[in-house]
Amino acid sequence: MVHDVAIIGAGIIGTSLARELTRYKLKVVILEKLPDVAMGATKANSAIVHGGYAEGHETLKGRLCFEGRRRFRELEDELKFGFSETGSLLVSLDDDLEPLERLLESGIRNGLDDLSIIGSEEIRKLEPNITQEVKNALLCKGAGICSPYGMAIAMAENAVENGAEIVLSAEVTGIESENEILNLVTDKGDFQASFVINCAGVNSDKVARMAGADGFEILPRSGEYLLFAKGTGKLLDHVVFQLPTAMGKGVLVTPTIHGNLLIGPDASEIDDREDTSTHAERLENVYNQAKKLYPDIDGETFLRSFTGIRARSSTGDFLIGPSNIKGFINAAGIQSPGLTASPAIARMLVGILEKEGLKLEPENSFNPFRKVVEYSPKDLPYREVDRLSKLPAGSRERIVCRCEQVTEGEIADSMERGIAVTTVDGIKRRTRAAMGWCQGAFCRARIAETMERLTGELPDGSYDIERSGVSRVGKHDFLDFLKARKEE
Ligand SMILES: O=P(O)(O)OC[C@H](O)CO
Repeated sequence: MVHDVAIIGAGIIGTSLARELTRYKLKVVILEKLPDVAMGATKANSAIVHGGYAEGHETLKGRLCFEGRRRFRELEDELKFGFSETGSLLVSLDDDLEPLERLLESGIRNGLDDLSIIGSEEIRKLEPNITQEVKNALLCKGAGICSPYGMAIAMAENAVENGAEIVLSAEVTGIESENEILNLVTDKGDFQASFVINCAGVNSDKVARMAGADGFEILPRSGEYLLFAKGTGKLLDHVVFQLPTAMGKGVLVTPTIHGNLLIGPDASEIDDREDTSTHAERLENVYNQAKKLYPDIDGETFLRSFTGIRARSSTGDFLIGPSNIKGFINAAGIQSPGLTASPAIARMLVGILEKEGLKLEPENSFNPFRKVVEYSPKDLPYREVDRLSKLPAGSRERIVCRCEQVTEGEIADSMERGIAVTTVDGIKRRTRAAMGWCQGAFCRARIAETMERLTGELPDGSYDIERSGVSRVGKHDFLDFLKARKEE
């Protein structure tokens, strides 16, 4: 079968595009080299829906950010992935208003209508726990937070419900072009398509080279983060940024959509695109920068560290458009604000495909709503959690993850939404099992055993095991490190 469109990469761009394309009578396939969707930059970033003032109007980043942001409310209503318009504050600790005014102007040029500069009194009304040192801030009322992997999973599930196909663990290893058809060689067989969209994130330059479409490079830049325990997000209500630098937007402080405190990222150019290890010294720097803004951040509540890799392009901007190879289209260099811009990028790509000759005939049966999983209340008293966790295996009410109070029924439901879930981490991203204080020490084996009972097969542990081998600074290591620093 020749597909109309094959998408390489199931991150937020690939999945958003697939869903957008299912509005039309088209045969669409996503090929993803990893065993689940959303496993690259989409799962490890700041989870921010940016205002859209930080990048200039001359860039695609600047033009597409606000356009994407404007679609988030509607998308959340349809797909329920988790989005909240918290608003953002870009704060300055000195009296110089010039940098804030420049960003305000840039935002206005990008079409924003919800920006204002406010002084310290108003800032402290909005953010009572912020440092007394704060002088001025750029307030963006409509910025917010979301679950980025939740969004990509929702996009993918809805795309599949509307007829798209997803093939996981299918790494593209060769691309040949013959008679205006592109042939993609993968370890799951060959796939033919009239159009191929390269959404391969940090590997998009390698994929482009495979097709013979050159002209850009990905220069990966890593960013390290610290995530704190559930409930710690109460410290603040907005996303709080500092003034940007040449290396990016700088360390931000934010609540997550699930109520954790998140701080980061720093920025460092790296050679190894797969290296998501974290380092005590870098984390300490992030921690100290965040503490300058919020002195009450408590290291004792640190939960885990992680690293995201920005797919920075050699031009510094998004690279979206046709290439020198007929039918091969790039959506590359998608770093911040890529998540916010993703709905606009998906629409832009549909427009490019149409211009390149793809016929778009509306599919009247397109259903924009995702089947939503109803989660049980998450604040059960301890005795009830204990009772429910001792129910016999196989009962839907049995609690599998005590920290996040996730039941066997929720795990079962998350596996029946059109995408094969074959890893424990896949369950984690869909249900929050193993996201809590114990970080899976109690429930990982129980999740695996539940998955085996439901499918007859033990989950593929190889990927989880391989990733857990990556060195990440853990709770106790970091606290010991900070203690030793104090004693120095
Ligand atoms: O440092 P940047 O500019 O890549 O931005 C990182 C942001 O926090 C991502 O949302």
